[in-house]
Amino acid sequence: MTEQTGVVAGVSKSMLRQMMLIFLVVISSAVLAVNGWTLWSSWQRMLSSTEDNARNLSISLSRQAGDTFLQTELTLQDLRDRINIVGLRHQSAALTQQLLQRKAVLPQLDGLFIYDTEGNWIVSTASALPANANNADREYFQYHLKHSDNQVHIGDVVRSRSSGNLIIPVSMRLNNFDGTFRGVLLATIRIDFFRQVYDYYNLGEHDILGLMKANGNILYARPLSDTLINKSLSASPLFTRLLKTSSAGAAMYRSALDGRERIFGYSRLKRYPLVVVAGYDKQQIWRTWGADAFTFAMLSVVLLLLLFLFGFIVLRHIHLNLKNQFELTAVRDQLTAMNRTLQSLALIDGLTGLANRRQFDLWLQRSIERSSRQQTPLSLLMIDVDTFKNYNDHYGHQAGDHCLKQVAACLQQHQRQPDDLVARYGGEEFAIVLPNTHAADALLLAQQMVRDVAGLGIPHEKSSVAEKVVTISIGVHTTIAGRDSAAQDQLIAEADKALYQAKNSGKNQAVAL
Ligand SMILES: Nc1nc2c(ncn2[C@@H]2O[C@H](COP(=O)(O)OP(=O)(O)OP(=O)(O)O)[C@@H](O)[C@H]2O)c(=O)[nH]1
Repeated sequence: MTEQTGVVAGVSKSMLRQMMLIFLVVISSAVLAVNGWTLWSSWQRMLSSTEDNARNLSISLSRQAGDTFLQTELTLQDLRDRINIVGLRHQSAALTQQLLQRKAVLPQLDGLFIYDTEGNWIVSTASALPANANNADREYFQYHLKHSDNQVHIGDVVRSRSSGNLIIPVSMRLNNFDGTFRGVLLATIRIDFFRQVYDYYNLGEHDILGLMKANGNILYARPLSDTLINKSLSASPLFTRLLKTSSAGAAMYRSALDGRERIFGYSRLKRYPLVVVAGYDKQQIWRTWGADAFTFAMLSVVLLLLLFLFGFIVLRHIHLNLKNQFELTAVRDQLTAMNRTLQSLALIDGLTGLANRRQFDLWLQRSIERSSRQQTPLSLLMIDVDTFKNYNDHYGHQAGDHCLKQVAACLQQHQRQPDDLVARYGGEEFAIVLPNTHAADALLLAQQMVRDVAGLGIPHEKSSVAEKVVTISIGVHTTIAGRDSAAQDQLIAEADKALYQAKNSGKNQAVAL
């Protein structure tokens, strides 16, 4: 490979590598950007759909809680109407029956109770009254004692004195006809009822469903411990901010209970001062989403790796192709150069650097054709070094070679035009083709050559000429060639004849025939 080809190959290879590198960087950046965007938007969709789920679940649970409390309220109202009609004292057996029937059809109820103005138990669904049973100390009793409204009152969670269960007291004030305090009507809702309802939902370990009072007190929260019941969450963003602007919605915030970040759906009940929340644990959402995202990211990485592998293979193939191409070009250049050398070797005489016999034959043939075609004169000079055998014998073959080179150089100097051809005809013989040259001009030129070779003054002690220097004899023949195929042989023969005559006439001269 030539140096230039190597440089070109190097430049092309590094350019190709750069282009491929840029291509791969652009493609992988695009893949990363698209995948990053896809992952980000899928995370946003996940958050958004979780918010929707949380909001819907909280609304659905608030309806369930509303129905539970409404059934309880209607039962209390019904009982109060009945008490207002039939009275209390003499109807305890019938009322007890009534309470038991009502309790039987409402699964949320732990019990139904009627207290007198002192807080004593008058009628209840409890199978046995506790000793010295009196509920005057309960919050709801004190509330109704002090408030004359007929509305239902929902208290904080307490442990039932009759069943021992955790219950939500739902109570109403009983009035005499004159509006004075007559006692309290109480329905207790089992916390376990909400536990069962909330357990029905298939939620994660840290997901929350909670029922709270509007002041922030917890009535029940799954899956948190019962010790958190009645704990106040009034400082939570739900009560300080969110519920002040909307009665239902969704938001992400850190739970005041356990510090975990959740997506909460919340809904305030229309009829009761209660709030229901449904919170999905953000870490769990992240893990669920992460598993899918990881698979997606791994597939993208595999895709990128395949892309790089493919790029590498393509680059390698292009490299190989380029290499082959450059090698082929180099081989072709070498062959062309070798061909040129072979061609010149085939046409040039190795000793003198003149045209060789082969070139002479081709040239003479071409010149004859042109002379025939253009009808122009063509001259041929046949030249022989005089008594060269003696020279060789006396000075040695090497000196003979040197002498031939000097004579050849001298003859070459007489080439007048590009069409003239000075050739070594063979041994110590030379020939000169002179296209478009008349006989007189050819003879003049031959005579000048004779003089100039002698003028070289190459010593030749054994020469037959008097000057004892190397001389030449020249036979000249001029013709306007015909189309005859023997024209070449004829021309050479005639020039040879003239040369013979020059030799016989004492050498060191030119003869034209
Ligand atoms: N040194 C050398 N000698 C050569 C070369 N080619 C031919 N010769 C010699 O040239 C001589 C030619 O001798 P002849 O043909 O007898 O002719 P001549 O001695 O020149 O005699 P005339 O032609 O009558 O003048 C021979 O001795 C060849 O060996 C060559 O390439 N180098």
